[in-house]
Amino acid sequence: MANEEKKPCCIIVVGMAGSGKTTFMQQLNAHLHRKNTPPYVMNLDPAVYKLPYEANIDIRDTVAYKEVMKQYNLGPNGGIMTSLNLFVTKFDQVLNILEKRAPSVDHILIDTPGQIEIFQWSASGSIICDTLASSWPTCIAYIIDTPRSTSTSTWMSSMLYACSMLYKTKLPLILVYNKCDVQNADFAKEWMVDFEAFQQAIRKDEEDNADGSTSGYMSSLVNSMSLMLEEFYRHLDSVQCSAVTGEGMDDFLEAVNKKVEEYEKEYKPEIERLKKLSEEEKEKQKEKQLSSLMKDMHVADKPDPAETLSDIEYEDNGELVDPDEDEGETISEDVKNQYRKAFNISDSVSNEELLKMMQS
Ligand SMILES: Nc1nc2c(ncn2[C@@H]2O[C@H](COP(=O)(O)OP(=O)(O)OP(=O)(O)O)[C@@H](O)[C@H]2O)c(=O)[nH]1
Repeated sequence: MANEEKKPCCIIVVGMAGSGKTTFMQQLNAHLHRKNTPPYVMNLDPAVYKLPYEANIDIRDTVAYKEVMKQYNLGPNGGIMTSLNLFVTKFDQVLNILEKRAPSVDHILIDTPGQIEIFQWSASGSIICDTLASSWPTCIAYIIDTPRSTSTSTWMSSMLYACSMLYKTKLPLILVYNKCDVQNADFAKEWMVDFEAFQQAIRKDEEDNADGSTSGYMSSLVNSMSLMLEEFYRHLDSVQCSAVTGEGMDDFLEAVNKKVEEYEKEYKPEIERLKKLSEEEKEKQKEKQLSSLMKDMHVADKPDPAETLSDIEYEDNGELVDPDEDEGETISEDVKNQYRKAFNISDSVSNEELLKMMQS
């Protein structure tokens, strides 16, 4: 549709410490500037000392990480986690800013803390991912340090982490084999599609590590895990690039476009379904709470509490009138006389006492 508002894609950059996230952000930012499509950039790493790119939104402007460590008596990781949690309390303001800027950009880039598990396992990480994904197409760029992943066991650990990231965020994921200026990632791409090639690499690792660091048990475990991960690989896009030389940036952007389509086709309907479910759940919860409140007020069988309340009236002197008391007063003299006759009650019994007897 011609009038439809432009939707940028949010790219959340995650990866192990030192994998090259920040350098990748810098290179991607520069690459998009060169293409005259400058992105909107957000830094969520409170502990980074110096950023090699200019961030439009920087967590360090909102939270003083060292002060948080001091005041809450925390170590470095606890400090990062608490800083993120504090920042998330202001995320509605961030969202307001993003909403204003979104129509004028194609990409929103988000750099995350070096310690991947902090972002992955903290409540704030989930809130950030879910909030962004419910507003714009969002994908995860999982940065891999390729030269450090040439051994089968290190590579397998990295894949398991990527798989858990996909499982936790439920967002489209791109594997980015970084540092390919130092080490080409063809070996890893082959391992992902050719189980035989991977088994051969395991055997080679075993021979090379004759000191026992790759035991028979380990290789059989790695074998089984790789079978389990086959399904995971099938849904992934992987690219190789160098955050230093800029090689592979266009391939990455192509993979992002594919993920946007995937998001629209598969993830968005699921996100909307979950949203609807949670709204229905909230509505049910509300009704449940209201009905238990009504029960507490003993009005469970009177659906409209307003009717019950309107029964209460005030006399001219401002005193409350009990409707039940009123009912007693409506018994006619005729009925009272018949009752006296039927039960042989003398006239000396007052009307008040008679009423009590009738009610009992
Ligand atoms: N040769 C080469 N070096 C790279 C590449 N990308 C990053 N590096 C280097 O890897 C080191 C770590 O890079 P960073 O960008 O700081 O990595 P990071 O993942 O942001 O690090 P933390 O946030 O501290 O976890 C730096 O010395 C970079 O220069 C690359 O593509 N090629």
